[in-house]
Amino acid sequence: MAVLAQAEIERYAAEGWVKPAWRLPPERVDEMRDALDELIRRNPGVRPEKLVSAHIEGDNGEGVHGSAAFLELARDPGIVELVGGILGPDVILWGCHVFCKPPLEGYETPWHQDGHYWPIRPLATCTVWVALEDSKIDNGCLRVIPGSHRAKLLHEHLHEDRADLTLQQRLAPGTFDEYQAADVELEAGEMSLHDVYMIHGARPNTSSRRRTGVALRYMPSTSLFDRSLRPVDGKTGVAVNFARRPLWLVSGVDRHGGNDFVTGQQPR
Ligand SMILES: O=C(O)CCC(=O)C(=O)O
Ligand SMILES: [Fe+2]
Repeated sequence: MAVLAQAEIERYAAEGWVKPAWRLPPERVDEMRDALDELIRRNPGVRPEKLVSAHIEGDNGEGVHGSAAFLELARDPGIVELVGGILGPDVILWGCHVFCKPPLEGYETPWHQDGHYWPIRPLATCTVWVALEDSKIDNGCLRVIPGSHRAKLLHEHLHEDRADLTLQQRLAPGTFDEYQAADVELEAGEMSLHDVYMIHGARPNTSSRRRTGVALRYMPSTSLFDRSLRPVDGKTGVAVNFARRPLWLVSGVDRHGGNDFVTGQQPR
């Protein structure tokens, strides 16, 4: 069973992240790694750290040719069950970003808070970061500042005009203490969950091993995905189109009532 233990739920509440005991079976990891290789083949012009909306099959309108295999992963009953432990029964899948860092030259992810980028009000999201390969200190695993979500405040981010970053916004100096950072080391198939306000980043991958995480983004359906908002439009270094982004209700009902599940969906 994938249900989060009470201690895992409490850890997430206290620290803003948790690594659940549950993990993907090895055969699912193999399938997803094949899907990743195919995704990279489909997108020769896109940096593999910037495979945004990889779950939308075909030309996704955000510069990437995605694959339904990632949508299937996002709807995996085990993963949805884990998320339910954090968000409750009513859950909307609204995003998926593949952060694949090639060996030797994988981009750094600057320290940031996700909420800075997203048109969700009230702002809420639980990200499930699924490791498709071992993600360790040497190949640039995710790093987190435990407890940094608690104040529910977004700090100032500064734009950085550098090509070798996964995102071009970095938390302003002095907004947190990097010495507090914890390394989220994962084996292939393991995952971590993190809160929308929690400060995190990752070092460049200078190792000889690739490092890939699939970030699946879920919000409670009590919030609205507001297509009219454009936070940090055009300045992140990743092309996004929130106005056309499809939403999927993966569990329960739309409690807000105003979420639009039609826009962006492909005809069936
Ligand atoms: O994998 C990374 O380097 C960054 C991931 C991240 O920022 C996220 O999942 O929100
Ligand atoms: Fe992030």
